[in-house]
Amino acid sequence: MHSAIYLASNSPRRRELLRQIGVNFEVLLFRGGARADTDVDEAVQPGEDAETYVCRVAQAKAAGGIDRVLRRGLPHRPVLAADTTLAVDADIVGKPADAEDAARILRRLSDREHRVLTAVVVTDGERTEQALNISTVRFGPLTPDMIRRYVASGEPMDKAGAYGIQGRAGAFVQHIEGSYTGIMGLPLYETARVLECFGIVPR
Ligand SMILES: Cc1cn([C@H]2C[C@H](O)[C@@H](COP(=O)(O)OP(=O)(O)OP(=O)(O)O)O2)c(=O)[nH]c1=O
Repeated sequence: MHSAIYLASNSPRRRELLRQIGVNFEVLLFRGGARADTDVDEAVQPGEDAETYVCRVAQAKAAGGIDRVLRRGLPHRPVLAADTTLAVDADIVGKPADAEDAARILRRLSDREHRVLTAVVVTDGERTEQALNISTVRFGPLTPDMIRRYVASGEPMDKAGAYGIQGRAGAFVQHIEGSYTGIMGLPLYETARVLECFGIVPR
């Protein structure tokens, strides 16, 4: 059974989520990872808002992926990529740089709402389709001790906003409005709709 698409992502969560809806995929591997991070400028541009930013980065990941498929003469299939970021007030919050940064981000998320944005993009090189999921998450109050223990667990380090709702930080989340899978990094409703545009229906 051949794969329906390539998944241009290093994220184990995205693989798990895509598997959950029965889409047959192959991870696009190169240079030891699924994507060369140098391909995509993940720096926020001056004046760029969170919506524009997350869509631009997801589009660049997908474009880098299809480019590789074409240049390497791999079997031609659509490429799916995604990007997740947080919006806190007017600020865009990505992955923490280090443990101290993770603690600072978590202090900022304590006892309030923030938005989690995930853009999903599918391209076959000629046609590109995308969807954007925006969810609102409310954290309860986080004590310094809770933050210290969570940072020490190592969980925040590779995650936008320094937390994973699917892990220990599930205990911080008082309320969500939107998509749980979107907050985890791949909104499955939107993903299925975008894939349908390419005639890809989960089995
Ligand atoms: C908010 C949140 C983020 N995350 C993760 C999802 C993403 O993997 C990560 C955001 O980083 P991204 O830059 O979106 O993705 P990535 O670098 O991990 O993977 P890719 O190769 O596809 O670019 O944060 C969670 O797992 N749970 C959460 O609750």
